[in-house]
Amino acid sequence: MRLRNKPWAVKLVGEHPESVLDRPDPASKIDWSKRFTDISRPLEIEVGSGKGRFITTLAEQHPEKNFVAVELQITAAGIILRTKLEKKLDNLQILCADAANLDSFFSPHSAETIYLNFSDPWPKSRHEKRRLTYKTFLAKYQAILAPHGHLEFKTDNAGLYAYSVLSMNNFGMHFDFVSVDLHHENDEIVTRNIETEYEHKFAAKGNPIYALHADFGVK
Ligand SMILES: C[S@@+](CC[C@H](N)C(=O)[O-])C[C@H]1O[C@@H](n2cnc3c(N)ncnc32)[C@H](O)[C@@H]1O
Repeated sequence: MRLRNKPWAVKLVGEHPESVLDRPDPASKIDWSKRFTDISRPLEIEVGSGKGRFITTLAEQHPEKNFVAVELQITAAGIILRTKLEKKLDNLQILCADAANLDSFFSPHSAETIYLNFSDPWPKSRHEKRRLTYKTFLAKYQAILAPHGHLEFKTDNAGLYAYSVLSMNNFGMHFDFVSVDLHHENDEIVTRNIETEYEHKFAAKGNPIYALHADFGVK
């Protein structure tokens, strides 16, 4: 998804360096303790947040945790920032950067959960390396997740789902939840689910939503 450039969003990002890290140099470490009021809280990361409906809702529901939205596009980062400021979400930081450098931005084993929601499918095989569930990305998630941490993935794209299950399995990951129709699971699962922008759009068209939770096993 490529968002049309919104000058207000770029301006807003520039005015709030305390909330958004705008394309930081991967060679310089980020001191997250200076960006969160309480660094001892569990850290959760969403990779490819888009306009941020999921991560801002989660941050609002869980003031006892810290959250980072990782998003490549500055316009999307500005839209997330606008919601963060409106809802006064002190526990949410925005990292405008390529997830390919994730292991430079976070300390080893510092995160509890990583969320991948409706990641770009990159259906052509020559673009496989760009998929956020390609093995090089999985290695980065493994490096920054705590030993008991896990990955949560949702998509409406059957091809990306099948690819991701295989890629994670080949990487030695373990699955503790899989669904090929998340919106028709039991009430507890459906009620707990937080819809993303894409999920809302595709579910409204009647598309099934695929989901999984996986971890890297005991390290
Ligand atoms: C299809 S959109 C989904 C947005 C949102 N998660 C949702 O479900 O509504 C994918 C998002 O991932 C972002 N993205 C893609 N590759 C990325 C990468 N390597 N690093 C960070 N963000 C990325 C895109 O800019 C886009 O906003």
